[in-house]
Amino acid sequence: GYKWDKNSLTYRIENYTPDMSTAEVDDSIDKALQVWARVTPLRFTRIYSGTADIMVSFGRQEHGDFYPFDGPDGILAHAFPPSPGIGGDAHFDEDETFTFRSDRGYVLFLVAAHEFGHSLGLSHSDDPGALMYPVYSYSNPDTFVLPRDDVNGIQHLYG
Ligand SMILES: CC(C)C[C@H](C(=O)NO)C(=O)N[C@@H](CC(N)=O)C(=O)NCc1cccc(N)c1
Ligand SMILES: [Ca+2]
Ligand SMILES: [Zn+2]
Ligand SMILES: [Zn+2]
Repeated sequence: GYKWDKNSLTYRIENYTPDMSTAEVDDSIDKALQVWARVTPLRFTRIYSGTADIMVSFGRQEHGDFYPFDGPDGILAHAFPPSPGIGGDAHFDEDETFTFRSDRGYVLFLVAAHEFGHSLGLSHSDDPGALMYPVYSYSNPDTFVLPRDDVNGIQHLYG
């Protein structure tokens, strides 16, 4: 399907990047999901074993699906649209340097928020200010506000 047919979704962090502390990864993932929860009826619950709707993992090159990563830069991550199984899952390219709050490297919170947009059914936007614009650009995670284009997009699906 093109969207989840339930508002309560589970997620599981399967592994961690050595670039950041586990607490920083946990916080980045949680905050990235809250970006979408704040503007929809969607709610996210973390689980620590078994299969979640949104399985979050880090991998490099060939990592178990037909979309191998490509080394540093280029593709940073990808996520699958809503469906059972791999649907909703978000994979992050371990050959990137992910950061918590710095503008050196890719801010995991921002990349994850973008990927979770795909996990929820959003495609890319042609609005250069949108989170769902195809290309990453740094913004301060502490002052991040979901752009109007993304709010419109997600509320069109789950409003
Ligand atoms: C064709 C896709 C698999 C490209 C991939 C992507 O869009 N993943 O969602 C990706 O990693 N795109 C890079 C740009 C590129 N080099 O193709 C990116 O920065 N996407 C993540 C991102 C993160 C935060 C904000 C935005 N706007 C984009
Ligand atoms: Ca890459
Ligand atoms: Zn993958
Ligand atoms: Zn994308």
